[in-house]
Amino acid sequence: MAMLADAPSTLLPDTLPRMSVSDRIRHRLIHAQQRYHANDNISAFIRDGELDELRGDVEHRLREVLHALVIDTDKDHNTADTARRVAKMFVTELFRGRYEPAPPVTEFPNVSRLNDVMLIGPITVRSACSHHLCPIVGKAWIGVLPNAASNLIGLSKYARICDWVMSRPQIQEEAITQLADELERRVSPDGLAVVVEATHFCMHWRGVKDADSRMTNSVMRGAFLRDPALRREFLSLMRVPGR
Ligand SMILES: Nc1nc2c(ncn2[C@@H]2O[C@H](COP(=O)(O)OP(=O)(O)OP(=O)(O)O)[C@@H](O)[C@H]2O)c(=O)[nH]1
Repeated sequence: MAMLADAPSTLLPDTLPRMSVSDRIRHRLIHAQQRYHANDNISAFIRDGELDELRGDVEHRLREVLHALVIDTDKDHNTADTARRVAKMFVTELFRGRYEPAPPVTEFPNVSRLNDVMLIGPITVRSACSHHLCPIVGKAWIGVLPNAASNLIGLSKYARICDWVMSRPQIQEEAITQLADELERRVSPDGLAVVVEATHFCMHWRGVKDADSRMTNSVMRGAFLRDPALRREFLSLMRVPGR
């Protein structure tokens, strides 16, 4: 984790409650020398009840953004409630992977000592790019080669973990690494492969306005990295007809 140079010296304990909730959370992060980039999960630094307060803080600041955009939110019935809606959307939907702890995942021992390749996908990917906060939409495929010591997790949990990692402002290269790290930590497989193919609305909706391009990237670890035949098996399973 990065060391933060701007860590405050000491704050009197009774100063904290008077701070805005986002300043309080930031203070805890800085004090713990914890990184808080857009795609970091900071749930361990949020106390019970503070998420609602944070939504209110974001709403308040979004009102100021709309004001700066010279939109008359007092008289315009369409935007009167936009700050509240967008704040709720950011905190509890689009970026909830920053604020909520990881989904509960039951891990089962691999009693049958399964050691065949498993492919899970396509899993729907919904994220937002860190640069413009535009949508990223695509698919992910996960390949797992378990060994006798691996943990098995329920199939739906692959999609839940993927959604948790993607529900943050991301760049695709870092998102796929975070997803692979999380799966590796939980499953401890002999090999892990993750492929993500996604379209980036910052390229369609604005900027270069290229309608069809998409980005595909992959992470290959362990046996998938060492063994070209295994890699080919995974890639051919991904291309099963009908997908
Ligand atoms: N590597 C990478 N780039 C991304 C991702 N999502 C968006 N981008 C790109 O990141 C760049 C953002 O930085 P800049 O080039 O400074 O942005 P900009 O000047 O608005 O660029 P344009 O989009 O070309 O108008 C854009 O080219 C985006 O297309 C991603 O997941 N990975």
